[in-house]
Amino acid sequence: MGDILVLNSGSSSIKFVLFGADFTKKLRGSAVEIGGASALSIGDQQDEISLPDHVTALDEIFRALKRHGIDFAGLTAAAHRVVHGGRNLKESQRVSDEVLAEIERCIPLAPLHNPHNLAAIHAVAELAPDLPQCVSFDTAFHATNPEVALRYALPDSEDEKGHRRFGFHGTSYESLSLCLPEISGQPLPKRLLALHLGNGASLCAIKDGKSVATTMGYSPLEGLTMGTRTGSIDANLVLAMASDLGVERTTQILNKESGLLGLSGSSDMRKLQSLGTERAQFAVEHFCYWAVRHAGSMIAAMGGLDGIAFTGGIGENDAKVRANILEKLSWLGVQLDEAANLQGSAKLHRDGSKVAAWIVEAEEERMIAHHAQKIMSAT
Ligand SMILES: Nc1ncnc2c1ncn2[C@@H]1O[C@H](COP(=O)(O)OP(=O)(O)O)[C@@H](O)[C@H]1O
Ligand SMILES: CC(=O)OP(=O)(O)O
Ligand SMILES: [Mg+2]
Repeated sequence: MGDILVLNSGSSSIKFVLFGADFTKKLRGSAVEIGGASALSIGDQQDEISLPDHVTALDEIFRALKRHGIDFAGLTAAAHRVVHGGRNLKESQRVSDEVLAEIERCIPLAPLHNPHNLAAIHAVAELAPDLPQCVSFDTAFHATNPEVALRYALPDSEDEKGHRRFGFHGTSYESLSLCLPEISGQPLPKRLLALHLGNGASLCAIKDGKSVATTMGYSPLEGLTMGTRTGSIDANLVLAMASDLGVERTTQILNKESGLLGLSGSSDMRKLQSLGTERAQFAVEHFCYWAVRHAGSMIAAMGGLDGIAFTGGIGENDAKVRANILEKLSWLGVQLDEAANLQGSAKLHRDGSKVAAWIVEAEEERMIAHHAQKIMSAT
């Protein structure tokens, strides 16, 4: 088994890692804050560079990969994160024409992700047409949710069309469940609230290592206030907006112009924290308040709480957001170690805290590489 190149296109970033056969990271890089204060990093080198959109970012990443002499034809596989595969695609698998067609069909369900996931697959195919490519879906980890959690209270005829809840960030949650025991030196907490807080943000109730509930639903729009997405919103209001503005404009507003951006003028949490204006503070408070409101729902679905884990760009790096959320959850028995939080230590709770709290780095790329290696060794 040789090297595997993993590409992870998120809504504001594209991350890549070249893994050796033993999962050592041979080269890693990312394009972050695409469309904003963007930067490109490859290995140790980081440059502020204008990346107005994902197309430009992907182009820059491929140019950098070529500069680093990556021989695409010599890889074992390229593996990609795909956010939405709908009802038919859940398991990690090899890319085929049918798989590509299905991912394309799901673009309206994940307009901020699937087009970029597809673009990465096509870009690799152009460089190395014979290279096997694999895909891992964000939805897979949530297949263990009970039917009562996956079903909207819609008639059967709608449910049968796939108008149901799927959940996302599954690769991140799967990786978090495997990594947390290594970090803590303890078994995974029985009832774990996982918070993936990035440009897209969601929560997952993980009970006995399995997802039993999550805040995102049919698409990555539902749930928390996000960088540019509203989060949960009354469907009748969506209908009112669609009849007023049309479906296309409403889709644009709900997915790309709302959330932190709509509330404050910026989708970038780091920027909002440094601005500190009243509007910026309100947007941050909205983000934390709704994360906590939804956390209540996740905790109820698990019948209690033993541990909390933060991941994603905000979850891993923003001490103020973590402190705000944990303060609002302190009634559940979590005691924050303020100094550890400010330092960004993995262990965030004080000794004796009834509920443990941790930071876990989102390792979606490593998880996707594991999936790809499994697929390739079975073929
Ligand atoms: N040091 C930091 N402090 C606060 N927020 C940060 C920091 N670093 C990154 N972020 C925020 O993380 C978010 C991006 O998260 P990320 O998980 O990389 O995004 P994506 O959802 O595109 O994968 C942005 O809002 C960014 O401002
Ligand atoms: C599903 C999703 O929202 O992904 P991301 O956070 O990478 O945008
Ligand atoms: Mg992401």
